[in-house]
Amino acid sequence: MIRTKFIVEKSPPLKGSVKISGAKNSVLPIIAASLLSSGEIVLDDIPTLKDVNVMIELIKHFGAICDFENEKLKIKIDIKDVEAPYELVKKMRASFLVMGPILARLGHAKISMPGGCAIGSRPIDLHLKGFQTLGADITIGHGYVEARAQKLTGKKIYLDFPSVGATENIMMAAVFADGITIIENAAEEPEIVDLANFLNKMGAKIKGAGTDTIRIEGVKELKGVEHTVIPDRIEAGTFMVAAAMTGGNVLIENVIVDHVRPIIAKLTECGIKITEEPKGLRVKGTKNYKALDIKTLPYPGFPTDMQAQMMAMMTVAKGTSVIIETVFENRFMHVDELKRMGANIKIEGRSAVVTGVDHLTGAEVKATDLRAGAALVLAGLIAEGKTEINDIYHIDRGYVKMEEKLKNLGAIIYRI
Ligand SMILES: CC(=O)N[C@H]1[C@@H](OP(=O)(O)OP(=O)(O)OC[C@H]2O[C@@H](n3ccc(=O)[nH]c3=O)[C@H](O)[C@@H]2O)O[C@H](CO)[C@@H](O)[C@@H]1O
Ligand SMILES: C=C(OP(=O)(O)O)C(=O)O
Repeated sequence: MIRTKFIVEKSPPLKGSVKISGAKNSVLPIIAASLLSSGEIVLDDIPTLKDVNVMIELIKHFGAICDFENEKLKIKIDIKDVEAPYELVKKMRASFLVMGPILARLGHAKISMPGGCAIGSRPIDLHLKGFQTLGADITIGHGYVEARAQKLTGKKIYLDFPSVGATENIMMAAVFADGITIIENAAEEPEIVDLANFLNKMGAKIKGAGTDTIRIEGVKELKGVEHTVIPDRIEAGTFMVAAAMTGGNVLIENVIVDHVRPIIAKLTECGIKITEEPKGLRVKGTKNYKALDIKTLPYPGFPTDMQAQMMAMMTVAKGTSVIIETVFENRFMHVDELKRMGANIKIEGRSAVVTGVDHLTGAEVKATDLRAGAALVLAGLIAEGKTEINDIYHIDRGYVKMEEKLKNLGAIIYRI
């Protein structure tokens, strides 16, 4: 692996406009869902990300022919395998999303167990409970999960937690099931709606996506379609925070305002001015913003994927913030790195108490995961001197050319 890093220097207030890319967390399940059809799929606004390349590699392993150019991905699949090996699944947890489609299509899937990662142990019990309820036999052994079903039958499935991945995987597994499947306490994230819209265009009969109850009526087959994915609300949120904490004035283009309401609400609460314009959201920052209390929750609550970035912002807020992480049990790996930059943060269980300091100082730090890395970039923009961020391959998983987009806004950042 090539060891690249970001050097970030204290930057002037960010100015200009930035175009948000397609949503990583929509694209990944949608590419997996392409396995459900043998027709041609054309996907638009596909972000050029490491994770997207991993998912493309995975569906190619199953027999897909892919053509990915200029944010357009063409897929044609004649499935030749039911097994996803460890080498491919270990690169990205979202790889496990191929289980539902392969099981639905072939009645048999063998997928390597995804491991935990820096943000938590991340079990897959809810995915498996869903497949079992639909009639699949599940066996686990030698690091693999194997699911087999003569046929899947629609049933009622209650999720103990509104898991995004489990909702998506079960929704995909159920598209060809006999009868009607109802997922209760389903995740309501915009990416679930995007996936349902994509499947419905292909001929699926899914209702209720975006609410806590999703109804899937089984159909016989799905056809090829063209689909444009939604913009990435977390990338949008990250640039909104960058504009806010540098005291900048930035137009965020290609954002669905409803998807970032929880972020707008928090930024507004601490003193940032956000207005809707015909081309996007204008964020006008101030360097004198107030501390905030934040609790991460499933959508429409405050997204856990924005927790680290908001914490970076709160390190220099006026007052003390309490940030509670309820979605993942261990998503505070960025705290020690922010502390290396002078932040005053104390962790108590799932809460972080952040006492605003006068300023941060640049230091050598490392990205421990994707959003932790984004948080360090944000901190670097306001820290005195130079910040050197290692392990930025995590950042490349989920941000398209982050440094170039920031540079266009006047940030001092480069990749070495
Ligand atoms: C590719 C993708 O879309 N990733 C997103 C997705 O991850 P992902 O789909 O993995 O997240 P989930 O919503 O499934 O996980 C939420 C919580 O549920 C737990 N859980 C999940 C499944 C399960 O079978 N059992 C179980 O206990 C997890 O450990 C976690 O504590 O939603 C998360 C929550 O918004 C986001 O942070 C991720 O960016
Ligand atoms: C946690 C994230 O992604 P993943 O679920 O792919 O690890 C994220 O996007 O912040």
